[in-house]
This record gives sequence, C-alpha cells and structure tokens, in this order.
Amino acid sequence: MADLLQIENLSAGYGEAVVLNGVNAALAEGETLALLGRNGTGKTTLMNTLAGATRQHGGRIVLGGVELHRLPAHERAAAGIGWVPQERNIFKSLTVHENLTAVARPTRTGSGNRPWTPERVYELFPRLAERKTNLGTQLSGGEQQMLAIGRALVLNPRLLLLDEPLEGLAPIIVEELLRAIARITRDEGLSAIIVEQHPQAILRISHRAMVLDHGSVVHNGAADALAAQPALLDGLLGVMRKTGEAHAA
Ligand SMILES: Nc1ncnc2c1ncn2[C@@H]1O[C@H](COP(=O)(O)OP(=O)(O)OP(=O)(O)O)[C@@H](O)[C@H]1O
Repeated sequence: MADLLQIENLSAGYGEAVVLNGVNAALAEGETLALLGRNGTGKTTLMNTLAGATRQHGGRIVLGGVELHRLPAHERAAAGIGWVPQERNIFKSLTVHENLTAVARPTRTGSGNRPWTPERVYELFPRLAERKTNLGTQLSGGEQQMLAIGRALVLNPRLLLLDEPLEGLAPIIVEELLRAIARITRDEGLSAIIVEQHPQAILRISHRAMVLDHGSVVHNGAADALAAQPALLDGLLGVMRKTGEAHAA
C-alpha cells in the first residue's frame, strides 16, 4: 500500500535545542502506529513536530504528497493533520456542541468513508450526546478527552495524532476510549499515530510500533510481533522486570 506519511531524516526541537535526531518513518494509508518510549525520549516532540509546533532543524515530512514541513502550523489541519495534544485542546468556555460545530468541516475529496459530523461523534461517544449543552469546564477528564478526539474528527483528517489519550483516566473510561479508537482506526481505516504509556493496550489495536530513545528510532516493526516479545519490549522501554505488571493488558 502506498505510504500516506513519510518522515525522512527529521531533526527538530525547541529553539536551538535538538530533541529529535535523524528520525525516519513511514505509515501506509489505514495504518495505526504505536509510538512508544521511556519518558522524555521525544514522543511528544515528534507529534508536535508533525503538527508544526516545534522548531524543525532538518529533514522532510510528506503527508499524502504534500510537503508538510513547509507549512505553518495553522495550515496543517487543512492538509490533513488531526492533532489531539496531551493537554486536550478544547474550548472550555463553550458547550460540547459548540466545540464540535465551531470546527466542523465537510469531508476532504477522495475519502471513501462517511464524513465525520457532530452527529457521528455523538454516535461514537454517547456520553457526549448526553452532555451536549454542558460547558467544557463541566466535563470529566474522560469526557474532555472524548471531546478533544471529536473535535479532531470533525475536521475529517487524513492522519489522527493522539498523544497519551488514556493518561490519568479511570479503567472503565480507558476501555471505552480504546474501543472507540479501535473503531475509528481499525474498523474505519483512519490512519493514526498514538503515543501511549500502556504499551500492551495500544499495541493490540495498532499495526506498527516504533520506539524512540534519546530522540532516535531504536525499533520499528509490526505491532503484534513486538507485543509477542515482552522481554524485548521491556528492554526497549527500560522496564524493570520485577513484578510482571508491564505485561498486563
Ligand atoms: N517546550 C520545551 N522546551 C524545551 N525542551 C523541551 C520542551 N518540551 C520538551 N522538551 C524536552 O524534550 C525532550 C523530549 O520531551 P518529550 O516531551 O518529547 O518526551 P516524551 O517522550 O513525550 O516524554 P513523556 O512520556 O514524559 O511525555 C525532553 O528532554 C524534554 O525536556
């Protein structure tokens, strides 16, 4: 399958500081990539760089034939990047419905799937339908995350970037979000990159897995192969194998 995303020799960081060094990666249309690594290894910096929110020092990023690295951050959503940052970008002073309608946009040409509309987001996340008229400030952490994902979806992106979407959420909400993310990606074929601290949960719903260490790629391969090698995974993530907890799904 043709690559949707190509990252070539990417270097980026903040100001003069270089965090990512010579990163190469590719993602085919319809694939989900689990982006893993210890704390501070550059995962968020890579997501931010795709969204145009860091300083790029070198290399190329091409999305569906468009040279993304040449575009300012505010043009990258129109080019197909649906970014859900760690801090859950929602307008807290607007209602759930206003958040979804303030950005809703028709599907891009060529997309085979039904376009994402606020109604489809409510179907995906019934909790949001119940909270339509609530302000962003009145939502739980899980509901805010659902709304942040919904806001990215109604832009009808080609590539969804989810940065630690499960962080700090109760197990029941984590399961609900995982089911929704699997539906969006695996069932509906939207390409995605997911940064996550729960590797096994996210590897289960991903096609590919990439591990960063010190801003460089130290592993890139099939997600199921990595999930099947817990010792390798632990080694890559620097996990101490004392309790076995790291393998819990
Ligand atoms: N705004 C910033 N300005 C300067 N340095 C930063 C900034 N944000 C992150 N860094 C540095 O970049 C490096 C990579 O951080 P990054 O947040 O990308 O890692 P991460 O793998 O996402 O970690 P975590 O899992 O803890 O979120 C770290 O050394 C961090 O201190």
